[in-house]
Amino acid sequence: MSMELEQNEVVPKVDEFAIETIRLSKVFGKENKIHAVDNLNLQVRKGEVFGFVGPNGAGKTTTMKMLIGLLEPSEGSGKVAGYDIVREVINIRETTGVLPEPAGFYDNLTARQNLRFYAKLYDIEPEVREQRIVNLLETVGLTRAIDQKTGGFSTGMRKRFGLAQALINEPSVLFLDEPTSGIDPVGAQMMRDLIKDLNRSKGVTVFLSSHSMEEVEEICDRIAIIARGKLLAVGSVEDLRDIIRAKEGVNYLLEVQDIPLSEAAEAVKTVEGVTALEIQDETLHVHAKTKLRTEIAKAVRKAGGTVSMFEEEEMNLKKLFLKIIEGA
Ligand SMILES: Nc1ncnc2c1ncn2[C@@H]1O[C@H](COP(=O)(O)OP(=O)(O)OP(=O)(O)O)[C@@H](O)[C@H]1O
Repeated sequence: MSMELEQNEVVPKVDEFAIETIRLSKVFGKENKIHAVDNLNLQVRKGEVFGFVGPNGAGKTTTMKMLIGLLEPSEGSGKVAGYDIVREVINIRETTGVLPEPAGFYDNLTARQNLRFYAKLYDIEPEVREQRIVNLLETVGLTRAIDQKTGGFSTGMRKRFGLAQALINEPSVLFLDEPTSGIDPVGAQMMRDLIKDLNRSKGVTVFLSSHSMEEVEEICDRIAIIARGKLLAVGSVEDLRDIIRAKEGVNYLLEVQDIPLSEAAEAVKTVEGVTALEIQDETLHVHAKTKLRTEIAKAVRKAGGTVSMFEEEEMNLKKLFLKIIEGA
């Protein structure tokens, strides 16, 4: 058997990350320079759903545009699916899908005709193409609209159709800019379920920007928070909680049986790292420097009490996001 590669055989790039940027930067303007993206170092693992969040003007769209080859970086570099974002843009186009905001289609054409047009751009064979169009429209719940003009589609239908369009070339990396903005809660949930399903069943890496923290918390494995072009934090929601815990400490709520709450408070007070205590409506509020769950529970037990409720104050992504942005 010949070990030589046949001519024209595509050698897949082997890379640990689906997306990687090194000191990626974009400056707009000459005199009044705007550092839209400022020394951004990102590593998105293969197969993860990665959320990219930040206030208006943070640099999310500019970053995405650089990653898909629509804008040249001012400085720094990046790779998507192993391909260089400046020198190998054609390869990036072939291996990625993009749902921009807003998504634009040929509104005089039907859903099928639109997808046929995009499939042709990717040189997809007619036999493969026609079946893929049917399958994709079924996936996004638009089978009945296959021969309707996209001009008549509702916002929710347009978003789902945009997703079908982004998937026409069976991409390994999918860029989604605000995939649920402007759609009703039912439509938004359908879209989120579709994204999760695509990621799980096909292993597609998803890079998603959104202003909905609930959405990002629901579907993203890891999240990067940026503001004024700079990366402020990156990690899972629990990693982000740890960042805030390290800065601000931890707030616990406890309910105790078998001994008076004041006795439990006295016992908890002795735990090293507990900095404040308060009793409110049969609940003990404890502030600790770090995570001290085990130590606090142990102190209550030692004093003869039984912990019947022990919760950490809720820190959802929305709260974490605001704290991280404020801290910057
Ligand atoms: N073509 C351009 N020329 C000049 N400035 C630009 C250009 N594109 C973006 N900017 C500026 O760069 C900064 C980042 O913009 P960008 O659109 O990337 O932010 P964003 O995080 O996507 O914001 P939003 O959440 O509002 O969509 C902003 O200050 C914006 O005004």
